[in-house]
Parts: sequence; structure tokens; C-alpha cells
Amino acid sequence: MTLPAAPSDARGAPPAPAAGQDPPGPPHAPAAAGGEPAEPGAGPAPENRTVRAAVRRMFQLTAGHRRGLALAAVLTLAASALGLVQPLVAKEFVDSGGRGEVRWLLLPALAALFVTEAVTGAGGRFLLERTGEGVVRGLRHSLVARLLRLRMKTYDEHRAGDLVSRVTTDTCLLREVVAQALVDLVVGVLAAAGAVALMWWIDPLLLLLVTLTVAAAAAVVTSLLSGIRAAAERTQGALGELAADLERALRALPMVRVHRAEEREARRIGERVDTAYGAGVRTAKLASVMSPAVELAVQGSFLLVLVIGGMRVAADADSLGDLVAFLLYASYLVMPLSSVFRAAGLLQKGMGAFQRIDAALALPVEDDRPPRPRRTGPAHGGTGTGTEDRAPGGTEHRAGSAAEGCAPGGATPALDLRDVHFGYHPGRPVLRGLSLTVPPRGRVALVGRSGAGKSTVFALIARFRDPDSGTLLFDGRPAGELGRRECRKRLAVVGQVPHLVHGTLLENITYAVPDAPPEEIDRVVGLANLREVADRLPGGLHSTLGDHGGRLSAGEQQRVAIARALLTRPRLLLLDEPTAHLDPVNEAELSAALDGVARECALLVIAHRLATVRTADRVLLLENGVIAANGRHEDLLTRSASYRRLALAGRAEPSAGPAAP
Ligand SMILES: Nc1ncnc2c1ncn2[C@@H]1O[C@H](COP(=O)(O)OP(=O)(O)OP(=O)(O)O)[C@@H](O)[C@H]1O
Repeated sequence: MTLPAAPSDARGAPPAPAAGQDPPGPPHAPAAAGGEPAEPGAGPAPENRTVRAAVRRMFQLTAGHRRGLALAAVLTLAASALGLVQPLVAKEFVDSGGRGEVRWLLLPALAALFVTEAVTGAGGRFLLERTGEGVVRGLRHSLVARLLRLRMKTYDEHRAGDLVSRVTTDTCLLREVVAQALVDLVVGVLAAAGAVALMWWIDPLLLLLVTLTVAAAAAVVTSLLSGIRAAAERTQGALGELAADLERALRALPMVRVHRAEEREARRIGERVDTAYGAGVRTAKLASVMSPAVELAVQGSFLLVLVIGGMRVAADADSLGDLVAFLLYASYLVMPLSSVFRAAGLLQKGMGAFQRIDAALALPVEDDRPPRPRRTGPAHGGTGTGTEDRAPGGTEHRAGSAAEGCAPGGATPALDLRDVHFGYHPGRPVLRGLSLTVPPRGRVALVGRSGAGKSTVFALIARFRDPDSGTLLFDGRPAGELGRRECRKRLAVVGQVPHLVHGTLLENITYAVPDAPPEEIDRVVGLANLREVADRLPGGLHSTLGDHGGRLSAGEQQRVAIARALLTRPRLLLLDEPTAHLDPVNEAELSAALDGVARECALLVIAHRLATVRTADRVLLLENGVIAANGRHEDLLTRSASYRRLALAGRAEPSAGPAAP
């Protein structure tokens, strides 16, 4: 197993909101907004899939932008009103001509109305579009903040590429929807309502005819909406899988190449492309049925108005001006109505994307709330000095005071694990009552067979995972009392994977302490033997390393990770076989440097190599989920049959063969 990102990596990140609280941004999924995260894998509650529900959801998203939205609505309303007055002016102009007294002044008035309508409409549209951008910006902030703070086990359950696509692809679609659909809906509904009112005023009979044809189109559109939404959900899902599969292949590219699996990977990714294509085509099919339905309704209503209206003008029931005005209103109805129908389709598409965003926002984050002060009294022993660490499994353990946590030498141990039980899956324990102590100075080596649970112990110490029961004490203080960030502040981890990030060598070294003084940087560069590496690179410390530090050798990457960890001057340094990728010269030099470090802080080292266990002050043998033996290397060789077997199997004895990977 490899450890996830070292906690020292996380320290350079911008301050995250307190656990259990939502990051800044608009309100979103109820599960997220409620503060208490939903259970892993939980998505949003099943919801109403109607257009009304979609509009309500989109409207909830606009919280914080409502003032701009109101102003936009006023401007849009004004623009619609100005548009609706124009046919009345045109009618008056035509009727005045019919009466033989042409009112020419109405023409410049008409032009002025048109220009004002255009300017007001543009202002309203801009404000609405800005609201769309603002909503999506808030969602992206929320998503990024949440995705960086999920519980570690949640990352095991989701694919990184898919999560990334929710921040990129899904929000892109949502931006289009919020900006476009919201604009179209507001403008369309207001303009259509105004046109309908005036058409009612001019001729209710003609309006009834128009309403019947539009209603027929609306029925067709409504029947297509759920299909559009389902297809859009499939498209977004396939795009997420596509991103995840591509990431999988690119990350393991040397392995893919060497196994000549490019075609197989391309086929696999191609299947996602095809699924997205199929779903996209289905959406297009449904949308293409929608457009003619709307056009037919519009053209049909025009024809009906022309025929019936013409007959009514001939019968003197309406004036020619009435018919012109009605036809203009009918044409004004066309655009807003098709906008409304298009917006309804877009909204359904957007809801597909929003479902995925919503589900990501509901993923559970790491809980780092400081524990509520507990009343202590006779029922709790009556001393009032103890603190309790409630394990997630629900078992309470009395955590010792600093005095109770004393190392044999009398000093408070840097780390104390007591009766820790843990399993990744229920009923499959990895640790079964493990207890160990790491004194504040010196080296402790943790050894055990592959799969014994050494990295799991590190994951618990780094607070990536919570024990099912048992207690962790840092400097004598229970982990539950300190909170995750406080625990992590005390330690640094160098895992099997060095976790270099895209950026310069200097940025990687100073990741945890970006404002480290030059002499401190110089100290760790020297300790980790990186001077020669920096001198060789064209830009020295300012040279850019590729993704995952790809421009450095594995040993160099490991030394960068060690320098980064040392820069934090941790109280507890966790190292997973720090010399695994080093040549003998570098190994000896680093080992000497670590001797110096061990005089200042506690070192807990997962050891596979003889050199590492030999230099340890104490070796702990992890077996069957507990520390089965504990002592110096030489003692254990004579005292513990299991340790001897392990050493002879080549994991800790030079004569037994090559070092373990
Ligand atoms: N994320 C995980 N989900 C489920 N099981 C896991 C996970 N990580 C590790 N395990 C299991 O937990 C057990 C202990 O794994 P761990 O990586 O801690 O062993 P290890 O002693 O560090 O092994 P190695 O020396 O090979 O690195 C193994 O059986 C492993 O399969």
C-alpha cells in the first residue's frame, strides 16, 4: 500500500473552512448546506423532475445574486414593455393613414422606442448572464473546497478523473444553462405574458386560436423533457468516466506502453466516447422534434390569425390596424415562446449536470470539529482531569493524562497508540489491539511482512483514517482533543510515493512552509543532498519539475520529499523506507543526516532494509495486527522467531538477499 498525500503537503493549502461547515459560495445541495455530511456515496435525495422543480432548484442557486437578478428582471420587464408598445404605435400609424391623417411623428417615436428597448434589454441580459457566471463561480469554489477535504476513504470510492470532471465539464454545462436558460425564461415568460394580455385586449377569439396551437406544441415539448434530461445525465456521466479512464491511462503510461496496451486503452476510452456520442445524439433527436413542434405551432397560429382575422376585418369586426397589431404580437410571442421551450430543454440538461455536482457536494468531508467539552463528575471518575477520545466506532476510551503517557525514560512520548483496532472493511481487521510508543527523540523502526499493516499504522497516525476503537495520543494529548489539523501540524510524512507537484524544485521543497527563510532552505537542501541536483538543473532551484516530479530520478524525488518534510521541523517524522531508492553513498549520507534529525525529533520509520533496522534505537515487529516483538535488532534476532524468519527471508538481514522493495 502507498500512503496518500503526506499531511505536510496539505499545510500549504489555503485555509479550509472549519470542518462540517460549507465553504463560501451559494447554498447548494441540502446535504451539504446542512453542514452534516451525508453518508459516503450518498447523492441528493430523489427529487421532483419537473421543470418547476428544476426552476426552483436553479433559483435556490441564485441566493446572494438576488439583487442583481431583481434589477435584471426590472430592466427586462421594461424592455418587454417597450417592445409591446411598438405594435400599438404601429397600429395607430396604420389606422391614422386609413383615416387619411398620417401621423408622421409616430415614426421617430417608434425608432426611439426600439433603441431604448435594445439598450434596456442588453443591460438586463448582461446582468442575468453575470448572475449565471456568479452562480457557477460559487459552485466551483464549493466543489474545489469540498473535493480537497473529503474523507480519505471517500477517495477510494470515487475516481479522481470523474470528480475533476464535475468541477470542469459539469459546471461548464451548468453555466450555459443558468446564464442562458434563466435569461430565456425570465425574458420569455415576461414578454409572452405581455403579448398575451395585449392580444386578449385586441381580440380574445384570435387569442384563443393561438393558445390552442401553442398548447399543442407545449404538450409535445413537455413529453420530451424527461427524455432530454435522462440523455443529458448519461452524457455527463460518460464524460466523467471518459476523464477518469484517460487519467488512468496517462498516469500509468510507461506501463501501458511496455505492455503494448495503447489500443486496448484507446478502445476502452473510445467506448466512453461512443456512450457520450449516443446520449448526445439522443438529446439532439429529442431537441430536433421539439423545434418543428414549436415552429409548426407558430406558423399554424399565424395562418389561423391571418385567415380568421382577415375574415373578421372583412366583416368589420376588427380594424386593419387591429389585425396588424395582433399579427405583430403573435410574432412577438414566437420568439419568447420558443425561448421558453428551449430554456425548458436546457434546464433539464443542466439538471443532469447539477445532479452530479450536487452529489459531489454531498460527499462527506473530514470531520475536524473540536470535541464538545464534557462534564466530568463522579460518574466519570470524579477527578475532572481526564479527557475522552471517542472512536468513530463508538467505543469510548479513557485517554491518559500526560503523566500516564510517559515513556519509560519519563519524557512524554511523541506518539502513543493504545489498544488500536482498525479494519478497512467490517469484519476484516488489520490492526487488532495494537499499542506502541514512540519517544520524543530517537529512531523507532516498524517492520513486518508485506500487508501486515505498517502503512495502515501511518495512515492512522496521520489521521487519514480513524481507528474503530482505541486511542492515539500526540505528546500525551488525545488525538480527538487535538483535532486533525493540530495532529498533522506536529508531524511530517515521507511515504513510498514522494508526491511531487507540478512546479519548481524550490516550490516542492517549500510546499509546507512557503515563506521559509533561505538559510532554512539551505539547511534541508544540504541534509537531503540536493545541492548537486539543483546545480545540475538549468534553472537551479527554480527549475520546473514535470508533473509528479517527472524530470527527477526516483531517488532524487525521494530526497526532495525528505527535504520538504525536514523543512517543517516536525516533532514526529514518519518515513516509509526513506533510503529505498538511494545509492549506497546517498544512503549513508542521508542516514547520517537522519541521525542528526533523530536527536531533535521522534522518527518512526517503516523499515525493509538492514541498514535501517540496525541504526534504529528500537525495532517493533508488527504481526497479526499487534506489536509481536519489541527491542533492538540484535536482541530480536535472538529473541523472536518471527523476526528471525522475517530477517532470514530477506527483509532485514543482509545475508538473506536483496532489500525488499
Ligand atoms: N485503502 C484500502 N482499502 C482496503 N484495504 C486496504 C487499503 N489499504 C490497505 N489495505 C489492506 O490492509 C492490509 C494492510 O495493508 P498495508 O498497506 O498497511 O500493509 P503494509 O504492511 O504497509 O504492506 P507493504 O509492506 O507491502 O507496504 C492489507 O491486507 C491491504 O490489502
